[in-house]
Amino acid sequence: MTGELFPRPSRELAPGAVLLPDWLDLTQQRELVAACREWARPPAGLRRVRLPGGAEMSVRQVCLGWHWAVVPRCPTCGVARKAAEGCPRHWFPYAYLRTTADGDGAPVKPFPAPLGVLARRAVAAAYGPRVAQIPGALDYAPDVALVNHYGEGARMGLHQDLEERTDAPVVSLSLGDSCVFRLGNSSTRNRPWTDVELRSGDLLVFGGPARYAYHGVLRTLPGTADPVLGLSGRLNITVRCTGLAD
Ligand SMILES: O=C(O)CCC(=O)C(=O)O
Ligand SMILES: [Fe+2]
Repeated sequence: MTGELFPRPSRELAPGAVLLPDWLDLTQQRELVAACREWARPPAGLRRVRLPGGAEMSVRQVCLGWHWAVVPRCPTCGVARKAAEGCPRHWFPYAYLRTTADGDGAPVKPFPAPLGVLARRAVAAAYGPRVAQIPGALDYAPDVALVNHYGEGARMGLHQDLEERTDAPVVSLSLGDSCVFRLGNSSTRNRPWTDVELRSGDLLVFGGPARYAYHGVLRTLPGTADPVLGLSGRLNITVRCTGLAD
């Protein structure tokens, strides 16, 4: 945001969860918004996700590299339960797939190499000299990105990012309208939590002890985006490592 009297300082919201405000300059933000526009196009473009309970998520999402989807049964073993003994790669009710099974069925778009480079820089910037102490941070090699668009009124309930098979950090980049983001703890949906405003260009990395912290978006703040971005609403890109080989 322009017109800030004092730059917002970097903050560690909880051990392992580092917020670097204004990490992306306006040019980088514009480039990422333009890229998101391309990624959002069909085939395998932006879609609305229907949750296991039947409700639709208020965000619209496009995936790169791997497709995150709600599945009616485990695509590996066919069992529709949270756990299935003997299944080498059990997924339920969420899975990483190579096709947009809950969309138009097209192959997922490839993970863009420049986004991987940016995310590696993000992890290094967030952790600095202690990067080697954060699991999966030193050789950060992401292979999936989830791009979420928040229109007016959209939010994201508190959840943990659990579908990945590694403890490597999650890199989150925010674009467009600001939002109120809640970072909680790893064991319950209750306090302690920290509510923080995420603005366009902000970087949040959560790894180490914060990797499995509950988090969510309470609300967006419509009209707060810099008009030069030409974006209505908010975009969030999370970059992750699935830990999957194929
Ligand atoms: O929009 C955000 O800031 C968070 C998104 C998120 O938690 C997710 O995609 O899993
Ligand atoms: Fe998440």
